[in-house]
Amino acid sequence: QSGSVAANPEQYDESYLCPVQVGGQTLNLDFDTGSADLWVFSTLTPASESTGHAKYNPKTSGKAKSGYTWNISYGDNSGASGTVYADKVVVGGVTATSQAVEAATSVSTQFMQDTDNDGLLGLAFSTINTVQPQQQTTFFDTVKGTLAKKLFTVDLKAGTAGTYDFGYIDNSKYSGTITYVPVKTTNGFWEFTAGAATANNRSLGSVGDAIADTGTTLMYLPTAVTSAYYAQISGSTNSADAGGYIFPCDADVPDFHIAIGGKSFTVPGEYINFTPADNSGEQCFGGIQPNTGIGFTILGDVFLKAMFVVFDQTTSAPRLGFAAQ
Ligand SMILES: CC1CCN(C(=N)N)CC1
Ligand SMILES: CC1CCN(C(=N)N)CC1
Repeated sequence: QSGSVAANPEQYDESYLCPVQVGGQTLNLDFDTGSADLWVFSTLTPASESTGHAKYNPKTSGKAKSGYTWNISYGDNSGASGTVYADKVVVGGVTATSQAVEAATSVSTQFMQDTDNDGLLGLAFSTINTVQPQQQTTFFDTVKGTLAKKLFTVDLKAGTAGTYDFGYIDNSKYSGTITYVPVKTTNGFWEFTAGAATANNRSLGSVGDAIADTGTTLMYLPTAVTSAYYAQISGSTNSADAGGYIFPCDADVPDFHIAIGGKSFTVPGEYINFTPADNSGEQCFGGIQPNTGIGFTILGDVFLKAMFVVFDQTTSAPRLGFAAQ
């Protein structure tokens, strides 16, 4: 089987939500290649935490996995926890007849407040799934044996709907050729080695160990690369108050170039002029921020919306394919 689902941007492209049928109910889920749990708001989530969200009702067709629990926390200190059911999940026409559906019994305020978001669909490696006493597979791992090709592609866009495709590569969605690089799976992420970064024809240094992460909004780069980038923008500062690098909204924000697999890819400067940093609209928050404390680079949505990316498990060695949109 194969299929395609729309990836609809939230305000400022902060995250992208995809309609998914869970036990016959449609929920809008944040597809996240940086985690491996499929969890949903549910009828088990306290009303005080789930107002405004679509909820999964396991009573319809869910089979309880007795004694199974899950508990996840994300980089931004958001998180959720709950119990586990087996149920039918359909993404863009691709059907998992029995997928572990993690029903939330508790969610953090960040999730409570984002009423467009009804949960997450993890697309990292199942080795980091949080279900106990027995780890469960991601939707992709559940269905991959039934897909025409064991791969999915990500085509996020700036300010408009993109797509996640499962089982095939749509050659109309990218320009030029796809450059493949090997993936390191030991941390459970789609992790690879990126190369040199430049802006305004100046070297910014090497990016190095990086993950392709649809669940993270911005790009978190090595501190040396980040400071060398903002040295090109007059008036930019690293503001503790704002929580990162900001600059005048009318600044000339240079394109960011990164080498992957020996090919150069460009993130337009306009994607890096990310959002107003304050109500005055005078200072803007940068789409490139330092990866301090993370341990590797995160290439999130600001990067991905300039790219077409193939998450490929067609061979025993997973790989990532990158092409310009
Ligand atoms: C390393 C971190 C990257 C951001 N995360 C995520 N997309 N789920 C959490 C893990
Ligand atoms: C990877 C996840 C990080 C936490 N999220 C959030 N706060 N809205 C969702 C995505």
